Formats: sequence, structure tokens, C-alpha cells
Amino acid sequence: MSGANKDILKVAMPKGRIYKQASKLFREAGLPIPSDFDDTRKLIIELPEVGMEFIMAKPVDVPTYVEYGVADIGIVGKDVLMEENKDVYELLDLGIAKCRMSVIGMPDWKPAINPRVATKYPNVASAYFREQGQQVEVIKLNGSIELAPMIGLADRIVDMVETGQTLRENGLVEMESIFGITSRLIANRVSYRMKNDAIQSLCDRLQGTLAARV
Ligand SMILES: Nc1ncnc2c1ncn2[C@@H]1O[C@H](COP(=O)(O)OP(=O)(O)OP(=O)(O)O)[C@@H](O)[C@H]1O
Ligand SMILES: O=P(O)(O)OC[C@H]1O[C@H](OP(=O)(O)OP(=O)(O)O)[C@H](O)[C@@H]1O
Repeated sequence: MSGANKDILKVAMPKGRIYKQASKLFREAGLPIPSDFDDTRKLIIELPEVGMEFIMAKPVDVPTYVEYGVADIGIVGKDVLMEENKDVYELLDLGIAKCRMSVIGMPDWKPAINPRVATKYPNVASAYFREQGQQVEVIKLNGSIELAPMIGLADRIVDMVETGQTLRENGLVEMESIFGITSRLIANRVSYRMKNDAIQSLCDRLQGTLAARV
């Protein structure tokens, strides 16, 4: 079990891409997060000196931990927030882990009769094509999404583009950018009231640091 101290802020931290950028931002904000944890396999990291405990979560699960209140706050990509649609407060755009959600296809793509779209984000993709008035069959995949149009599973994909390297190396083209993505600070609704001072003071620190970055 994690620590029961009511004064400790429990933070659902995504393992992987976001963690290094988030911990760097926290350090810049004057919160000394030791770099020993950058490659750790520990799942609960106690940081009593900054009044926090990191719960190291799979990125897609962060909103779930926060919605259920086992974490007071969390850091998560806008892509996951849009897909998961959980009942949490979105407090702050942290401006880190920037990328975009796009429609991608082969260069010779032509409209098909019963088009199929593969994606890790079925809710986002369905909503997008519904808004466009296009009927598509959405196929959920869990990774290497770019394979789908290359091997004929789908006509197009909805996936993230950051540097564009994956598209270039696989001969794919970005057909449309749907929305920009950065990581957000989110909070549990009850924690936001009960631990308002601690959460607000963290927000203020981070906001000040972000303002100084630009
Ligand atoms: N090139 C990128 N590809 C995917 N996500 C990116 C990229 N750049 C930034 N991100 C952001 O980083 C978040 C986490 O990405 P990461 O690859 O660590 O998670 P994941 O793919 O869900 O993890 P896992 O590989 O364990 O399934 C994404 O939700 C998105 O907001
Ligand atoms: O524009 P780029 O810089 O090439 O980044 C985009 C790629 O990164 C992500 O994949 P990830 O590395 O998370 O692997 P995955 O295929 O397992 O989702 C995303 O799904 C793209 O494939």
C-alpha cells in the first residue's frame, strides 16, 4: 500500500516519454526530483521532501487513477484525455511532450467504398469522421499503427506525429492534422477541494516556470 499521509500529494506519473520531461519541469519549478528515478522500475516513489508521492502508471491509465481518487493529480497527454473522457479537472497545459493527432495514409490513397481506419484512439477517430460526415469502420490496434495501410488492413490511420520520422521511413503521408497535443495537469474533483492549497501552489509554481520558459 502507498503512504497514508493525508498531506502528501499523490501524483499519477506516466512512465515513458512524458516522465523525463515532467520531472525536468518539476525540477525547474524548484521541486528536487532525484534523477535516480529516470530509469527506475519502482512503481511508487515517495518524495517526502517535496510532499509528493509518484504513482508510476501506464500513460493511458493516468485519468483512471485520478478519476477514482487513488491519485490526487496526474500528468497525461491531451490525446489520452480526449480518448478516455474521464471525470477529472484539467488544470494546466504543461506544454511538454508535444505532438499532433493526424489522419495518415499512403501517398496513392483514394476514397474507398467501405473505408477502414486503424487507430489506438477509436473514440477520437470515430468522433472526427462523424463530424466530417464520413462513414468509416474503425479498427482498434495497440501499436505499430503505421503498418495498417502498408499491409492493407486499413485505408487510413489516425495516429500521433511528432518528428514525422515514422511516416518518412515507411512512405506514408500526413493527410490532415486533427489537433495538437501537449501534456496536461489533471486533478481529482474531491482532491481539488480537499487539497486545494497544495494543488494550487503546485499549479502556481509550474505556471511561473512555464511562463519563464517562453
Ligand atoms: N512521438 C510520439 N508518439 C506517441 N506519443 C507521444 C509522442 N510524442 C509525445 N507523445 C505523448 O506522450 C504520451 C505517452 O507516450 P508513450 O509512448 O510514453 O506512451 P504509450 O505509447 O501509451 O506507452 P506504451 O508504449 O507503454 O503503450 C502520449 O500519450 C502523447 O501525449
Ligand atoms: O513522428 P514520430 O517522431 O516518428 O513519432 C510518431 C510515432 O511515435 C508513436 O509510436 P510509438 O513510438 O509510441 O510506438 P507504437 O508504435 O508502439 O505506438 C506514434 O504512434 C508514431 O508511430
